[in-house]
Amino acid sequence: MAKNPEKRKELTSVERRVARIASHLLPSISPLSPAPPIVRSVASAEDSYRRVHGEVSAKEAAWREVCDDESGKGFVDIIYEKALGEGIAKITINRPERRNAFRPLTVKELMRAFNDARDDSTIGVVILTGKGTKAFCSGGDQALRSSDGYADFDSFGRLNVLDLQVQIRRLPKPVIAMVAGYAVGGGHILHMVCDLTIAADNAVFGQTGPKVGSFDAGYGSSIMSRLVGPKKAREMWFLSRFYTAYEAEKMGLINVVVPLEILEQETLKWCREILRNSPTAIRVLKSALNAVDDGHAGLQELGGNATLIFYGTEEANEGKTAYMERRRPDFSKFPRKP
Ligand SMILES: CC(C)(COP(=O)(O)OP(=O)(O)OC[C@H]1O[C@@H](n2cnc3c(N)ncnc32)[C@H](O)[C@@H]1OP(=O)(O)O)[C@@H](O)C(=O)NCCC(=O)NCCSC(=O)c1cc(O)c2ccccc2c1O
Repeated sequence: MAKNPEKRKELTSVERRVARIASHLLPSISPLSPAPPIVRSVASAEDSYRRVHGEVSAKEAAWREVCDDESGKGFVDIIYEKALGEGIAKITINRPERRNAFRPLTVKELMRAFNDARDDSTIGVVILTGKGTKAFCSGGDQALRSSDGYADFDSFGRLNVLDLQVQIRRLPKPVIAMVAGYAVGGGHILHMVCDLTIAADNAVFGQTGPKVGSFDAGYGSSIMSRLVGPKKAREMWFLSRFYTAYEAEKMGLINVVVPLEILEQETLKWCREILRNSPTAIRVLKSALNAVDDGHAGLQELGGNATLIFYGTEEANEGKTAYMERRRPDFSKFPRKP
C-alpha cells in the first residue's frame, strides 16, 4: 500500500475506475460451465453517462400541419406536419385507399416537403410514414403505369421516385421510416433508403417487382444487399416473398419492432434522442456512412460537410478577409497539426 497520501489517493481513484469498467463487462464464459444469468449491475444502470443524458420524453407530439410550401401549390397526396417546439417533421403518404401507392404527384409533393424540412433549420429529424395502419407504402400506382413510367397528369411517364430516393439519401438530417402494415415494392425501397426503420408488429416487408414486371436495379438492389447481405437480397428479389416485422428485424432490414399501439410514441423517442445529440456530428456521420457506397456523389456530400465546418474557422476566414482587403493572406499563425 502506498504511504504517500497523494499516491494512495491516486491508487484508490484508479481502483475505483477499474471496478467501474469491470462492472460493464460480462464475465467470461467457459464452454464447460453453464452460461451465467446476465444481470445488469446497479453500477452500470446508474453510471454517469445515464445520469447526465437520462431518458427522453415519450409524450405525444403536438403536430401542426404545414399546408403549403413556397410553391403555393398545397398538398393533396401527402400530409406534412411539424411538432410544435420540437425539431421533428412528419411526412405522411395519404392515399390509404390505394395502400399508399405513390403516383408522380405524390412523389413531387414528398420532394417539396423533404426540401422544406431540409431548409428549415429548426428541424433536425424527419419521419416518413403512411396514412393508416394497413400500409406504409405499396410502391408505384400500377393503375397509372405506362410504357415509359408512371403517368398521372402528364402525357408522359416518369420514374421520379428515383429522385426522391437520392434526396432522402443526401438529406443532411436523419430520416426515419415509421412503418405500419405493408412496405412493399417501391414502398419497401423507400424504407430502405431511410436512415432508420421503426416497424409496428403488423408490418410486412418485401419486393414484388418480379411478380408485376418491374425491378429496381439501383438503390433498391445495392442498399438491400448492404443491409441483409447478398444471399438474402437475392432471395428477397428472386422469390419476391413477404416477411414479417420480426423476420425483417432478424435480417437487419429494420432497426426495431414495437407494438402497433406505441409505434409513433417509440419513433418520437428515437427522434428526441437524436435531437439531443450534436447536429454536426449526426450530419457528418450520415454522409460518412453513405460515402463509400455512393461513390463520387457520396464523397462530394462528405467533402461538402468538411468545407462547411472549415468555413467556420479563423483560418478559412483569414483567406476570405485577405481577399476582400486586397492583401496577401497570412496563414503563418495556423498550426500544421500532426
Ligand atoms: C400491398 C398489398 C399486398 C395489400 O394487399 P391487401 O389485400 O391488403 O389490399 P388490396 O390488394 O385489396 O389493395 C387495396 C386497394 O389498393 C390498391 N392498391 C394496392 N397497392 C397498389 C399499387 N401499388 N398500385 C395501385 N393500386 C394499389 C388495390 O388495387 C386495391 O384497390 P381496390 O380498388 O381493389 O380496392 C397489395 O395491394 C399489393 O400487392 N399491392 C401491389 C404491390 C406492388 O406490386 N407494387 C408495385 C411494385 S413496382 C414499384 O413499386 C416501382 C415503382 C417505381 O416508381 C419504380 C421506379 C424505378 C424502378 C422500379 C420501380 C418500381 O419497381
